[in-house]
Amino acid sequence: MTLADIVPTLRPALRGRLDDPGLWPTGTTIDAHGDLVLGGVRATELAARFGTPVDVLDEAQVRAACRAYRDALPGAEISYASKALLTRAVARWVTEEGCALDVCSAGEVAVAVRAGVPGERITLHGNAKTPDDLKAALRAGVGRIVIDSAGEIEQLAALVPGRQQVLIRVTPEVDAHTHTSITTGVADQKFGVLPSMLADVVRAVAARPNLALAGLHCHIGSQVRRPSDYETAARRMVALLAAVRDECGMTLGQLNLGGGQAVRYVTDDPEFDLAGYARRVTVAIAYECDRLRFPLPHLGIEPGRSIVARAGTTLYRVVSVKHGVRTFVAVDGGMSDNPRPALYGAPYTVRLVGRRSRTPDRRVAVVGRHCEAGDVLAGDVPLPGDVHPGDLLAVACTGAYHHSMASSYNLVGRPPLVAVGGGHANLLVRGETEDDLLARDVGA
Ligand SMILES: Cc1ncc(COP(=O)(O)O)c(C=O)c1O
Ligand SMILES: N[C@@H](CCCC[NH3+])C(=O)O
Repeated sequence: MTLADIVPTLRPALRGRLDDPGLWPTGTTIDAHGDLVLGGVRATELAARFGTPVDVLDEAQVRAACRAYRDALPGAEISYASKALLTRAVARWVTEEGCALDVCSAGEVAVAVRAGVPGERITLHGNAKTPDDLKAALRAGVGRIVIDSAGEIEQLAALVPGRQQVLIRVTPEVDAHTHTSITTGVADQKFGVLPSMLADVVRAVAARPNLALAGLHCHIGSQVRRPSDYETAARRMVALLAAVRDECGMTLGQLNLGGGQAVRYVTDDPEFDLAGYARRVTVAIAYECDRLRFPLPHLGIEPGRSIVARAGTTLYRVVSVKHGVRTFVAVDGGMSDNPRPALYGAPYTVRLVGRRSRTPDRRVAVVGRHCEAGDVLAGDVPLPGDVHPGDLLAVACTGAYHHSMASSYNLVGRPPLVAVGGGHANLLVRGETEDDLLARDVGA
């Protein structure tokens, strides 16, 4: 008997454990019935109570991620990038853990304000801030607005009632080698000001007495794996701070290096080296400041994905199993609740939950219910060979850019978001109902 013969026999026995616990919230377990226990609550119970699909969020994991950043970079401002996932509860958790909040729309401002986040803890971003975004941010008294282009200076200055602290976002020309759609540090993309144009933008801001320029900002991309890319960005940004001093006579005190730290979605993904990142960035800044005789700026960063991704798990019910060129396991959600595979070819980890199976695994495609062949949640993953309609599947690491990017495609309502922790489940955002969808259709 070879190892290959033994492995399929062993696998069912191993299913009582999580193959790769690092992909799930800390403390997640499998119980004696093969159920996934998230924050002390069984997946079958969550599915029965809230229906499927359902996005589940582990509060302790979100809080732990905030603390990990605060420990790694003591003294730095950790501003949670709320585009990854924003609800009142999430805003409250991250601010209770000492983080500030990044927003990029009037809607995000509204949720932050409703959650009680103090205005001065909020930063507004956006490459195309609308007058409504700006007005909402100014009403909320946001601490900072990040200027993304020369064109918005006049519009902002005209709206600011008193004096507004601003940063300027610069393109540091660092390629973070992530998906093109989420690469934002290179010259040819829509965000930020080119270094060659920075001095003019600084002067234009300085000419507005109601804008107080506090520093520079950059964000090199999302799902960035290499700490060395941040180190390069940090060095370039300090050089730009020194250039602003030399060319414009202004010594700016803040440096924000944005977010983008990668997370693991599948076993082959490497762990992001948070300690190494923190060390490289702080050493690079200190070294460059010393070299250029520039005072150490106050550092800020803006992690989004890495605060919430691992905290999220999505539960789906299997609707059909079809055998063809591949075996297609179709579930009751899909690209409307998770557009990431279709947009970025993002891989995911899927497992059967709620029962134990002794049937060896086979490779399948887990697909959604939407009217597109590209509606594939995980194109080639192992699942027990006896998976059948009615089974419950759990997809790991769905806390970031799922709920926040969900649509109602095919008029399938967006799923609810439920927080778990300490054995309790708490509905954060209710699912979108047919009535919600019909209520928006107001034309006769
Ligand atoms: C300005 C800014 N800051 C922070 C983030 C957060 O990125 P991530 O969720 O990858 O950490 C983004 C999104 O990429 C962003 O555009
Ligand atoms: N939506 C992207 C990340 C965008 C980052 C926002 N600036 C993703 O899911 O990977």
